[in-house]
Formats: sequence, C-alpha cells, structure tokens
Amino acid sequence: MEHNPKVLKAFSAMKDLGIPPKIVKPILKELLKVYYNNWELIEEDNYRTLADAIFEWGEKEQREYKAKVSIECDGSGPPKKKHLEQREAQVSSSTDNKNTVLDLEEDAVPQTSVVQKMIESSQSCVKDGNTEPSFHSLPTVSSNNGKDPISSDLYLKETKSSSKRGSSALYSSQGRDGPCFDPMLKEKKHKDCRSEDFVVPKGKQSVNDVPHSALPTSVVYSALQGTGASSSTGSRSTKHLTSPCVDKQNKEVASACNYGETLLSNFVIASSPSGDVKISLKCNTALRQRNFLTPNLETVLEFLENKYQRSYKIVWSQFSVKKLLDDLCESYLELVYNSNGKSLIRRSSTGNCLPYNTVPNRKVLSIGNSGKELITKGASCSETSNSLHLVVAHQQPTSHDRKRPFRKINDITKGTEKARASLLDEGGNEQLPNFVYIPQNIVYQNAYIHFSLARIADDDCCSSCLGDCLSLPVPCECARDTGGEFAYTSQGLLKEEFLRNRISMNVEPQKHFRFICNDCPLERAKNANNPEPCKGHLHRQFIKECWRKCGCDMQCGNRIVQRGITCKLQVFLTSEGKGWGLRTLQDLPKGAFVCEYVGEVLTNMELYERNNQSSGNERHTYPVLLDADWGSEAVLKDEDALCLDATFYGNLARFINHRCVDANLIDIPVEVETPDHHYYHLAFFTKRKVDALEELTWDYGIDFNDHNHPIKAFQCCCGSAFCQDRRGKGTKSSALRKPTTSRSS
Ligand SMILES: C[S@@+](CC[C@H](N)C(=O)[O-])C[C@H]1O[C@@H](n2cnc3c(N)ncnc32)[C@H](O)[C@@H]1O
Repeated sequence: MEHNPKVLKAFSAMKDLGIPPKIVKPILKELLKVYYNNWELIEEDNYRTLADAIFEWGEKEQREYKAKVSIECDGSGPPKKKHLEQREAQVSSSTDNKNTVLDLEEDAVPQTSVVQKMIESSQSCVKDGNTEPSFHSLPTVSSNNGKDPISSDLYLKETKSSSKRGSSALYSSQGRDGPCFDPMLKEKKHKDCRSEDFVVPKGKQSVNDVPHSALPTSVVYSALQGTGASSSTGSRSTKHLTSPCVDKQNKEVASACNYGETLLSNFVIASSPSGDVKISLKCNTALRQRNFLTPNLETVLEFLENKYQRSYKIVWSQFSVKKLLDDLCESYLELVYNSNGKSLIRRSSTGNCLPYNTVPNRKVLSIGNSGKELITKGASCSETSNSLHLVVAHQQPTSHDRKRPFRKINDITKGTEKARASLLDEGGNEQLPNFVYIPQNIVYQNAYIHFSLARIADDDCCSSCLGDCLSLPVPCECARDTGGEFAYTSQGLLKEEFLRNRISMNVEPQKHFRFICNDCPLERAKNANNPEPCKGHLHRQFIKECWRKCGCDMQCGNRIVQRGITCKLQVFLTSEGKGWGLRTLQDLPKGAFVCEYVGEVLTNMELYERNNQSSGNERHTYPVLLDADWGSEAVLKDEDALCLDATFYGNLARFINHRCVDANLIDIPVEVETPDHHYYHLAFFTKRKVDALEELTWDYGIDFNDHNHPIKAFQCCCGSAFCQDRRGKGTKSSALRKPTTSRSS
C-alpha cells in the first residue's frame, strides 16, 4: 500500500495530526469500502472525513471498553485474557476483510499492538481501582516508538483519585521518562504564555495523592470523559490557570500530554477570578490543517443533539447541549463556591458561563448563551502555540483576594421553585435580604379571596379539552377573554400583539382607557373622611390560563405562569447603588415569562396602615395594586381592593429594580384560579430579548414628583436615557410621561 500515492498522502495528512498509519490504515480501508473507492470524498476538506472517522472510532473503542470493564468489575464479565483476545480478534477481523479495496501491507508493529497497549494500560488503571479507562494512558507511539505505554503510576494515582467524580483529569511531569507525545506541545516549548488567570476550585483537583512538594508548579488542568472538575489540594489554595508553557529548565512545569495519538479531542474547564467559566475544546483533528474551517458552533450543537437523541433515545424535545453546557458551568461554579464552605474565587458582576472553542489560529472563540454569535476573545497564548491549554499554577492569594469574602447562597428559593436561584454578594459585606421566600401569594389577613369550582362557569373553563389547548384547530373557551385567541404562542411566549398593546399602555397611557372610581378605595385608605378624587386606573387586558376545571393537562400551552419560574435567575448586588437586583443567567427571548410578583395579599387599608406604622427605614419593595379591573364595579368594598406586598414575604420579583420607561420586563395581569378579577396574578414577561447576565428591570410607574406619596420615592439610579427622576439631576432631558401607577399607596 505504501506504493499507492493516495494512501501515502492520506497517511501523511493524518500523520500531521499525530495519527500513525497503523491507526489510519484499517479505517481508511473501511471508508474506501463505504465510498466505493471514491477518493474524492475522502480527500475532501483535507481528509476531514477520514479524520472524523478515526475520531469516532476512538470514541467507540473507549465506550466499548468501558462497557466491558464495568462487566468485569461486576465479576460477571469474562476474564481479562479472554477480553484481550476478543479485542484483538475484533481488530484483526476488520483488517482481514477480504473485500478490502487496498492491498495494505502490514506495518512493522502489528495493528493490534496499539489497541492492545491501550487496553493493557487501561487495565492497569483498573487494577489500581479505577474503573475509568482513559486515553491518557495510551501509548505514545511517536515519542517512544509505541513500545512503552506512557501510563505510569503518576497517571494511575491521578486517575484513581479522580475516579469518584468520573473524571480523568491528568497531569504529567516533564521530568519523567520524556514528554508524552503531543503535536501541539512541540511548538510550545520555551514560549512565554500570557496568564489566562483562570482558576480551578479548591479541593477538587485530582492530584491530591501527591505531596505538595512533588506537585508541579503548573499543572495542566484538563478533563476527559467526565465532569472535569479537578483542583489541587496544595497548601496554597488559589490556582490560576495559565496557558501551557513547557519550560525545559523547570522540571516542575507540566505539559498537556493527556492523550496519545489516538485521542483526538480534549476539553478543559476552568473558572476565572471574574467568575467566568470557560470550557475549552481542543480539536486535534483541526490542527495544522490549512483548510480547517471552524464549524459554526450552533451547527455543532445541533449535530450533537441529533446524535444524542438518536444514540441515547432522548425523546425530550427540549434536550439541548447548550443547556447542558450552561449547567456544567453552573454546577462547576457551584462546586467552586461550595468547596470548604467558602472560596477565594470570586464571581464578578459580569460572571458568566461561556463555552469556548479553541481553533488553531490561536484565537479563542466564545459563544454567548444565545448561541448565536461568535465573538473573538483574542489570542491567549504565545504566537507559536497552536491551542489553548489551561494550566493550574499554584499562587498565593493576593491581599485583594483576602479582602473580598465572597458569599453565595445556592438557592434563595429554598427549594420551593422548580428552578433554583442563587444569591451572589461578591464583596460579602452586604446585609442579606431579610424576608421569607414564598413561591405563591398568601393572604395577610383581611383580603377576600375565594376560589371555588362553583365560581368557575362552564364558559370560564374547557372541561372537554384534552392535552394541549394550543394545538386545537379552534381555540377553546379559555381563549374567550383574549378575543378568541390564546395569549401564548406554541413556544410558550407571549404573543407579539398582546405584548405590544401592553407596552404601549406604559409608554402612552393617555391613549388607553383609564377607569375613574366614584369612591376610590385607594384614596379612601389615605383619607376615609375626605378622600381625594380618584386619579384613575388603567384597564389592562388579562391573560386567562386554563386551570383545575379544564380537561387539558399541565403541559398545556395555556398554562405558563402557573407552572412557575423555569429560567435561571440570580439575585446580585447592583453596582449602581440600587441594592440587590435580579438578573437572568440565560438568554431570554422576547415575550418570555420570567416570574410572578409574589407577596402578601393585603387590602389597601391594611397596606396603608402598615406603611404608617413602618419606621421608614425598611427598604420598601414597592407594593403593587391589583387594580387592573377595578372599573368593572361601581363601588369596590375595602376587602376587595387588594394589593401585593413582597417586603416581608415574597419571591424573586421583590428584587426587581425599577427602570424608567425602557425596562426589559412588563407586568401583566393573569387570571388563573378565579374569574373574579379582584384577585389575580401579576406576571413579568420580557419586553424584548434579554441577554444572559442582564439585570431584569421593571418600570414601577412611580411619579417622582408626587411628594405626597406615603412612600418617599428613592433617588432613581436606573441609568435610563428616559429617567423620570430629575430631582438633583439638573436639566437632564427625559421622555416624560405620566405614570401608569400600579404602585400602591
Ligand atoms: C422592589 S425593591 C428592589 C430590590 C432592592 N434593590 C433590594 O435591595 O431589596 C425596590 C427598592 O430598590 C431600590 N431601587 C429600585 N430601583 C431603583 C432605582 N432605579 N434607583 C435606585 N434605587 C432603586 C429602592 O430602594 C427601592 O425602594
């Protein structure tokens, strides 16, 4: 076969990637069979198909091996010898194929030897108590001619210690028998790399069996086949990950030789002091290929989703690799913060989770949570290095680190919501909010709320529906209040028109109907003997959701708010002096439900009394009036004029700060349990697409000029170009409008 120039070229291309002919040969044969000897398809894209096939083969080998090892560990599997024989037979059967298109001569090293060595070295890991074989322990054919597997006790120690987490983080020392083969590292020697300033969590590194003195000052932090969270337990606890530099002078510097020639990809995960979590993907196949085209990450994610859906029979339509990566980052951070109760690692106000993609041009491409655009983050290693590895370097915490006792609560909802929501105080100095988390409204005392099936008329529910009402050809009774059409799209978003109408109420309230009470409960509460005239209440359109009397199921598309919070939110300390705020940790599309404003249900009278009794020192949460439908009754009784106060009992919405006019959330009244609109839910939806880490804001509708209001308006620091609060701000222009006043007394 050496005489076939096409074969030689293919070998040479693969060799550039560090893949020896003996690995390439059987796969090439198979490919030629599959493609009916059509070389064009194989040569295309600089032998991309071939490289991919080899890559898949590597994965498959590993999967099969894992399955076999786990059987053996059970004691139910065949003895090791037999296992080896089986593997050998497998390999030779593929190469002995009589239909091979090529006449491939055998190499000096039998084909099985690479696989065999891989198995042997992996088995030595098993002997050592680790059930995870790893490509780390592959033979390093280029460096030692395939004779000695690189897997050493150093590897074994490492893999053993990390086995609990199922990861195979690895380091190796340059001072050992020689560097593992890594085509990329060859070019990195003696190069000075800029620090990436990334850190791994304390107490998570998998080199804890090694005494600190024996630890390299820099350790490649990489993870394969597992969670990848690993860190050093050295006496110094902050580890900064830097790009890999192999320094011949310094025997303690580690290299990223965590794979042999058959391992073609690798990923690294680390977090930075700024709280970024970075997943670096290193695609070996891509290296040094002139024609290498960076695939669009969205395409890769989609491809992976399809693959997983097929391979693992994932039927859940919303399965998303991106979410999985987000979750990986989140979990990683969570473990960082949890390690030993506190961490020296901080997460900045811009803390985020970004999957990174490393490409050979030394640019690190990052993809935002939207998964839609690739942003060049800049070169992060020396000019000659081909890939970015992150290296853990032991470093003393700086005085700056020590001054900042980072604080994080993992779930401020105390497990009451489907989606956990963290609280983050980077400075660790702020007083924690003093309130009781409740996921649903609760009556304080006098408010009259009465839910009963008898109150729900037949045309207020859809008892004959089944499944999802949104899939009906003709909308059911529950769409009646919204003009015979559901307010939600089949993607679970608020319909554009509904949203537009509601937004316009805030921006141009004068264009919308305002109901004037004859005897306004609000004014009555302020001054029962001599109430002022009603200032008017905007009549707002309701969303009506299906409920208990309806025949549809809980997954019905007309049940969004009642399913509760599903997006990842975080309470954080704002930098503008607004106190705590709420932000999203994921991209949210326009019209997405975020959360409900939950609090105590009070009558206006009760709220007024409460405010009068307050010391004035409380940080008020701006109670909201449930006045969206007050116009439907001539005179409203006190116990029917309700509001929500989240100061003492509330949910995440109590942290949403005010922003004048161009806030990203809008509040919408939602009928769920009762058609009686004295009581309803107030739900927040996004007015536009909101990016991960953006603060969520809501226009409270404050009249900053109303000096008689019982709650003194705060000095607004919303930063909006349309800020209404001109007190003490000179002549700053603003798009003035009258407030829509959902804020209560
Ligand atoms: C509903 S709470 C929001 C959460 C609050 N920041 C906290 O720390 O609990 C409303 C209070 O937040 C503060 N706040 C909200 N929006 C603000 C803004 N735009 N400028 C200044 N302070 C604001 C005010 O103290 C207000 O009384």
